[in-house]
Amino acid sequence: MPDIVVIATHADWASLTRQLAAGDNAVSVVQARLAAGVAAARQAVAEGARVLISRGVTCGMIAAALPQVPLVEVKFTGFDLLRALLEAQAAGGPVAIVDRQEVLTGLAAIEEILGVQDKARKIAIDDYRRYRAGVDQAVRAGAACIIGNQAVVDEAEAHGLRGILLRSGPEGIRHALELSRQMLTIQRMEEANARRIETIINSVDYGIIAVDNAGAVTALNREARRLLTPAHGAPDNHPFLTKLRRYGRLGERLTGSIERLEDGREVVINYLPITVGDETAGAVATLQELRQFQDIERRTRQELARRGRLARHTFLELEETAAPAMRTVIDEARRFAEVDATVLIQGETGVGKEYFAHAIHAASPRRYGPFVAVNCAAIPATVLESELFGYAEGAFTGAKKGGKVGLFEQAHGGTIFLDEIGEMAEELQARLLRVLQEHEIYRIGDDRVIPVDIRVIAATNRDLRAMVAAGRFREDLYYRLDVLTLEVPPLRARKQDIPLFVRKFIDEFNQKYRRNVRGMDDEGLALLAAYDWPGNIRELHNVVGRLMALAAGPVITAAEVRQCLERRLSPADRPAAPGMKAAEAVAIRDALARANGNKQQAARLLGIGRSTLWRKLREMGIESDSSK
Ligand SMILES: Nc1ncnc2c1ncn2[C@@H]1O[C@H](COP(=O)(O)OP(=O)(O)OP(=O)(O)O)[C@@H](O)[C@H]1O
Repeated sequence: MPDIVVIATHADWASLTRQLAAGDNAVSVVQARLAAGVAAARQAVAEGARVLISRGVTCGMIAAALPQVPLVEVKFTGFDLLRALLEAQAAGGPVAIVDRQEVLTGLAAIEEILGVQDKARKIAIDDYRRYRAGVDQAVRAGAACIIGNQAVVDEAEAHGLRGILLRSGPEGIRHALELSRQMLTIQRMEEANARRIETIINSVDYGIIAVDNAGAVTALNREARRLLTPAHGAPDNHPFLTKLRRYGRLGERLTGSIERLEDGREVVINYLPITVGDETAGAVATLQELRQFQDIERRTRQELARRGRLARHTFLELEETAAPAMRTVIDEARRFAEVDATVLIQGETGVGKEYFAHAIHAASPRRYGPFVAVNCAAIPATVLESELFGYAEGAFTGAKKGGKVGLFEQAHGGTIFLDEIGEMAEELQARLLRVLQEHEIYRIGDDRVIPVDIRVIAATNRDLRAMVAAGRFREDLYYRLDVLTLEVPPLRARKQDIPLFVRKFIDEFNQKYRRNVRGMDDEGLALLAAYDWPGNIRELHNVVGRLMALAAGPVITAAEVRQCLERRLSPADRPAAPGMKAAEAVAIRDALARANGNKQQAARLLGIGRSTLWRKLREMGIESDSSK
């Protein structure tokens, strides 16, 4: 069925319309009047007509019967009136026009333009069904000729008078056709828009439902239907809508509301008013199952953690040095970065070995792959094995369902940094050697071979060679690791860098503590230079942190530095003399007690690295059972 259907009430109108619309496949003409006209309109709509055209009584009846269908009424034009008046004039005698007030008002304006105001008497009927009364009135007024619609004409002729049909001429029909075509175009645009919006709102995985000011649902996507339908048959009946309508009326928003649906599912709902200009035009709600929300959060956290497996430091940072000894090491490290071989970084605690590992990875061809750092001293041996190699489901009691991907696998395509390699248990040393030789791993409890493409960077503050000699480190592993060796100098060998680090750390703590310390006086810097820094850069970092927390003025003074250095017990960071071991143990136990057993915090209190604390604890016979 064509999109535009004209319900023409007369044969001549129907044929005129057919002529005017010839060649336009979108238009079809049906000739029918009154009840038959309504039936024809209904049928046309059922067959797909999208805009209807009609006229007069029939048009009014169609509008009442099909209020939701766009309907264009053919209006009378000046030409129609002129044609009727000319016909009446030819017949002779007084002329009356009987029609609805609305039509007469339109005609009056036309008459005025044409200058024929008093050519015909106008008799208004408030309803087409009252045409008889109108014609009677015209008869009483002495009309010889009555102009009106078909019913009026029939009635006039029944009275023996001349009836003249007020016909729609080509101008009015053309206008109605044009209007209908425009309506059709707008309708199509609106439909395309609605389809676009529907596609968009259906493409998201949360529910969207909107209501207008009258409370009618104006948007409802698939997910909202899924969430709201089961309990209530149709989402329109859902009690949740009452709430949404209320938010629309109040123009208020509520986000993150957790509500329970009747079937027990919990959903996170955001209610938002829809405002157009200054007016509230309704409300929209987004709904998401809490479970789904949690899933997304978990996935996001995993993703963030994965991204966390990136190198955070580069050579640019390391190059901020004035020490020739450092420059040599950096040059070596840069060259090592390009070679895809195992690197062993040696140096005292806190000299920045981990920084080198990050920088080497970041400058290596593997830089777009993961960088996984593991502190072998911070994790108990048994846990370390499963952390590194992963395990199969059911490998041991307490093993996670689905097993676990080990760090070697996670580092695939990138670099794994094994810090404090000297602390690695013997059995693990053997397994690590296999990884280095075979480039493959087995998960615990699984005999499937998993090839891994990783580069190993190891670090230690121990003398590995001495450990080999003492039989505490596997010789074969030592030689595997000792391919490209870097020796990072201690801070006392690069004292010219102390002012640089002080500046850098002051900036850092200014930000962290929201302070505005400008610097340190020269005497203070000289005191720092005279100190031997057993804890190296980490110790300097802690000292500056403490000075910053205590600094009274805009510049850190020598007196403050002196006091801080004197107060530094720092037993744990120094290679303890035998007599000092007991005091060191007391300090450690004290710090642990103050930190409620939290080792990270205790390490901070002692001003030593976490791994150093782990090592000391082990030396003291206190086995570490968590990585807190
Ligand atoms: N180039 C640097 N710039 C700024 N800070 C640095 C730099 N190098 C080291 N540090 C500081 O020293 C701390 C220790 O560095 P890092 O962890 O790399 O040392 P490490 O030699 O690996 O120590 P450990 O052997 O105890 O693990 C860092 O947390 C940082 O505060």
